Amino acid sequence: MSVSRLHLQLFTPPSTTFHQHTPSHLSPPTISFPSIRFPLIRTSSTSQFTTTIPDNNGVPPSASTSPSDLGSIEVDAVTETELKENGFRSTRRTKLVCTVGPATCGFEQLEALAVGGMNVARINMCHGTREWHKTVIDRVRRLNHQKGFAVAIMMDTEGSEIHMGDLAGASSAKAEDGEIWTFSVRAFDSSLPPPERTINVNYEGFAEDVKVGDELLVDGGMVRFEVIEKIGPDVKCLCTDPGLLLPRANLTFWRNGSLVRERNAMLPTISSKDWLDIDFGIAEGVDFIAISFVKSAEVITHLKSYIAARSRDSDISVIAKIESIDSLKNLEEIIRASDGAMVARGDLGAQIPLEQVPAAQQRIVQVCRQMNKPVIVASQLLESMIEYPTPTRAEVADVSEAVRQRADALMLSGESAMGQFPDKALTVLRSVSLRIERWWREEKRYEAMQLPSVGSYFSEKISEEICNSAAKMANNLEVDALFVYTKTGHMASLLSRCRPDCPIFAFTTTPSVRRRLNLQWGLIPFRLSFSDDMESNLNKTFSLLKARNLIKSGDLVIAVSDMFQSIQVMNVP
Ligand SMILES: Nc1ncnc2c1ncn2[C@@H]1O[C@H](COP(=O)(O)OP(=O)(O)O)[C@@H](O)[C@H]1O
Ligand SMILES: C=C(OP(=O)(O)O)C(=O)O
Ligand SMILES: [K+]
Ligand SMILES: [Mg+2]
Repeated sequence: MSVSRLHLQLFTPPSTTFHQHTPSHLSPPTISFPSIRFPLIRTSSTSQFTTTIPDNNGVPPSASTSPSDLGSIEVDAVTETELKENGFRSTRRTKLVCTVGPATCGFEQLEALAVGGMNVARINMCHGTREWHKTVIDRVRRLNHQKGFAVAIMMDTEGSEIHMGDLAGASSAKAEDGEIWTFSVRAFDSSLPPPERTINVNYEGFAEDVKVGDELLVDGGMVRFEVIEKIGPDVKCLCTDPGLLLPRANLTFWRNGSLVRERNAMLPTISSKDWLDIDFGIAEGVDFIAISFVKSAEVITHLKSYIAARSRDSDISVIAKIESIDSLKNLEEIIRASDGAMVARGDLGAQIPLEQVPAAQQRIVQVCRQMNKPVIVASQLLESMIEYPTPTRAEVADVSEAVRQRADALMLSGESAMGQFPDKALTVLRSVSLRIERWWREEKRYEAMQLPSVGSYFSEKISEEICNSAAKMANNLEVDALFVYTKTGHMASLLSRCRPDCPIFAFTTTPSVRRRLNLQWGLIPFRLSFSDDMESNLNKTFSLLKARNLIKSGDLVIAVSDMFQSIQVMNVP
């Protein structure tokens, strides 16, 4: 066991008006506090930092910077503009995920989303072909490369729950009240037009598992049928609630008011098709893989070791989608095993009574925060904007609630994938997030959330305490920004977990870590090569940021790093 030092370096300005940007020539002499010594179990985090040459993905187009240019700092143009125009305090803290579909897959459309604040692009393997998704991935990459964005890519698996087939290429089909439709597990000859009012079902045991009298719900009740007859592989159903059937819509069946989970409860979480999609995701180097219908922690652990074995130096994060009764039952252990979670309210609302979804959302967001895992609130946030250019008041209230709960990210599904107003929907998410975040800060509504220790080693606990204290100091001293120098992103996520008042500038050496940090609340990720000398890192950062007018003399910052167990408070010289 060796000894390390915790030093609080306080470069205190002369007055208490820190936030009024004291000019540098008024800066007082340095006051050094005595070092506090205590034993520390050293981990690899104390090892020497090396300069990482970024991959193409993180390289901005500017001619003045090259991948090996150690004197460069990379941040996307939108963040840069936002910082310059509105100042630190007004940057958006809540991150935005957009599902890419036919409405947004073009390069210009993707660029418009990135300019509009998209932090993560989600591709849903339920729809489209792998080639289609590859084109989208390539375009996002090109966008990052050419325009300096760090948009991350999330691949979402199809999962093996029961769903309808493709509707033979039709974008939708209308089921009217009183009509009889056939749900069948038969494979139809794709060269022939499909039989009328017939829907293919992907689950082989379907005809055996349902009973006459069961209720069949499409997309959790958007359309409702009653099972009236079973003929071999065909199940005849009477439409009792008319509506629009969409391709690959989810199906659930209910008996005496309860969800039936017969053999379909035994379906594997990751189907063989999902494994091929996962191989595709690994080969493409996506940043996140979201797993649909997670039931237990084992599947996450298994997938994580699969990924680790396939791509030794890859850092693909695994996001557990909480959208089933089982996932709620095993919530804590699933989240502990995952790198993040999604409140997938679409399917969740088809599996539990709708009135229970808000409480489930709150619980999932809270557990993720306590376990220091990013959480995305998804589905139907602005559903009406698929068709209309303005949201309903109720939708705005729903978005506000997710922001108020301080979820890391909000997600658009159909609104951006196939809606008529993807950019407007994103603007609504952005402006509601900004407004609610500001309101929260103005009202000083600090929630008294207990943040339990999440690390297993003593050194990890020290890091947590440092971040908790730094965030608290940042609030009390009303500093302009927290700076964190982090190789893996862990220290940055610990600061994010505290949800401080000021933005967190996260400096990291690798483009992939920079992209992944884009999902976490309040983090502004920069790519920067840095050394193990904090003093020189700070000086370098100050001069690079000042040169780009991103900070100015007198700004008050608190800096932490995962190289040293220290908190430094200082004015920008
Ligand atoms: N890659 C794609 N190709 C075609 N349509 C898509 C694609 N991704 C999404 N969509 C459309 O957008 C809708 C909403 O997307 P999403 O919520 O991800 O899927 P789902 O509704 O199946 O859960 C889908 O129902 C589908 O109509
Ligand atoms: C996000 C969800 O999953 P998907 O869109 O893949 O069904 C959901 O069910 O809310
Ligand atoms: K999916
Ligand atoms: Mg779902």
